Amino acid sequence: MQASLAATDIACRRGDRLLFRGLSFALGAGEAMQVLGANGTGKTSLLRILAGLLAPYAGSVSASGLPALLDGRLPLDEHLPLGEALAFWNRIDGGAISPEVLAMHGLDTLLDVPVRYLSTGQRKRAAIVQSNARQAAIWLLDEPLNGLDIHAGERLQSAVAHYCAQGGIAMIASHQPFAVPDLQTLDLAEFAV
Ligand SMILES: Nc1ncnc2c1ncn2[C@@H]1O[C@H](COP(=O)(O)OP(=O)(O)OP(=O)(O)O)[C@@H](O)[C@H]1O
Repeated sequence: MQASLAATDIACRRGDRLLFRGLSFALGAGEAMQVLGANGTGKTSLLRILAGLLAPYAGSVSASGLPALLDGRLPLDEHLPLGEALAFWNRIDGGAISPEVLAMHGLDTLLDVPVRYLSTGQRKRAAIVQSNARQAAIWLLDEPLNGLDIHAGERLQSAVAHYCAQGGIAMIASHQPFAVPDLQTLDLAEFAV
């Protein structure tokens, strides 16, 4: 089945505030979109709605393919060495992470380090590698460049471009420019209430 992700006329309410409404888009396999908007306009909330973690106040979301949300939280056991923490999920998901991928993201030398000792950028890179291994069809990336150095940021942008070239869908909430071919944009200011 080909991946797809669409939102139809969705509205988002947090607390007693309506953040945006009337938001629609449709992405097919291989497409990438950057979500723009000032602090507090609802970028994170939109990604959580698309991930199925938050119900839209109005409208609907339809997706085919497994979504993976990458935000500041790392879905790995803090007490395990990185290699074992990744292996735990690989056993559950039936995924695998090649030595080449670990080396590409600079994680090959950190496999013995407990997850809780990893730096911000190392944690983010581990989350990216783990999402990749899950073979999720839709990547929802919340400020993915935060905490990454220039080289890690470039590697991430290449990884997203590669992922889309293979048919994946990427939705990127970021204040920073993100270099992916044919990147579409969605400006939340246009849907603000
Ligand atoms: N659980 C909640 N209850 C009430 N209000 C919330 C809740 N979570 C977030 N908000 C509010 O919703 C608004 C949008 O938050 P959100 O994190 O989606 O914005 P954002 O565009 O991602 O912001 P930033 O650019 O700062 O990351 C903010 O005003 C925030 O305070």
